[in-house]
Amino acid sequence: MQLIPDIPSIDDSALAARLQSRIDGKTKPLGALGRLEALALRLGLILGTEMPELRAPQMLVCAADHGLAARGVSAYPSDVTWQMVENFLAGGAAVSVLARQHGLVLTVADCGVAREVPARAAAPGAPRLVHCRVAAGTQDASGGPAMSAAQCAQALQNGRDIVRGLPGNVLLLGEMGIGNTSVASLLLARLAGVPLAECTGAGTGLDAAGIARKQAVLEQALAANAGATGPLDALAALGGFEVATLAGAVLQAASERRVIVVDGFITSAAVLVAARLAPAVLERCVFSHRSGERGHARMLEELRAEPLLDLGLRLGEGSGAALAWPLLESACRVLREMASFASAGVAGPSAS
Ligand SMILES: O=C(O)c1ccc[n+]([C@@H]2O[C@H](COP(=O)([O-])O)[C@@H](O)[C@H]2O)c1
Ligand SMILES: Cc1cc2nc[nH]c2cc1C
Repeated sequence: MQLIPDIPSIDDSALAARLQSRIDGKTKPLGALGRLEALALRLGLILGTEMPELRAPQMLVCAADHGLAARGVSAYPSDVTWQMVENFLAGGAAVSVLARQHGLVLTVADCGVAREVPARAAAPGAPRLVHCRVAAGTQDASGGPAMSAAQCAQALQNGRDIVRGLPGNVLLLGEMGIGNTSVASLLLARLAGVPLAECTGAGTGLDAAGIARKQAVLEQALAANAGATGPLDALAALGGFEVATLAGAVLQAASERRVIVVDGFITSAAVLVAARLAPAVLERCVFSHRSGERGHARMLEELRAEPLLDLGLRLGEGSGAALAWPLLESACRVLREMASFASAGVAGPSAS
């Protein structure tokens, strides 16, 4: 099977016109549901129907460790990655709570956590652990490629395989990996040509001096991988196993015409890579929020994305995607269940 699936454009102007007229015919002043209307249109286009219904939403949280973390680019030690994976599975993390609240089925993937997360049987309805470890963390990208081309291809394929086995028609993206804001910054800098100073932020909480040190390390990583300019080369040289697995998951979900709900800075970086490989993936994406992390606003511009929420979140894990989820459900319900002026016998606008 080819590593990158063919992803055709789904922009269908006839269906878009039918959806718009259905939205305009609902019992409300024209445009009065604001951006929920554009969301409803997008969901109808992705699912290819005037009556979109979201089924069995799946939250996929990909976790891995990063050689770069040894260079002091994060406010927390790498051990927090496996500790948080355990917390996701035990039900105590933010994403665990929000997934439970909203009925999102949580799958946690160990894509290459330094300390292997032991396999276990999940109770029915409890979060599931998937082992798709490429290695125990990447190499330090400030000294050369973070992963080999073969490892990168393996992680992409793992993401595709995970999504292929999931039910439903919606994929929500989350991640965990100490050091992975550095990966996202590097991919934005390399793939979009944005100066590192505009891509580098506090992550888990560095102060100004810490951010300056982080930026210097990231400059070294770009220099050490100067030849890695294409999306796959850049992903292998600068990326993390969780980001590559997520990029594969995005490609597979798009090829199956699932709705993809993007979280913060790191999952957006995975989407950036996927979009460079197959631009039509963006037609299937809903961007849940604008993260407080420096670089995310610029990343969203690059992706021509207008996120739903702006709550100053900078957690990752899929927390923003889970918080935005009810808006997607509401947008579909409005399309399916709201009366039209004709069906409810409500008068339309007065002639002016
Ligand atoms: O999603 C975001 O926008 C986001 C912004 C800042 C930090 N994070 C989370 O924090 C971790 C990465 O931060 P750092 O400082 O270790 O690079 C990783 O586990 C992410 O889930 C996530
Ligand atoms: C505690 C903690 C929780 C997280 N969740 C996602 N990234 C994280 C980083 C830290 C440090």
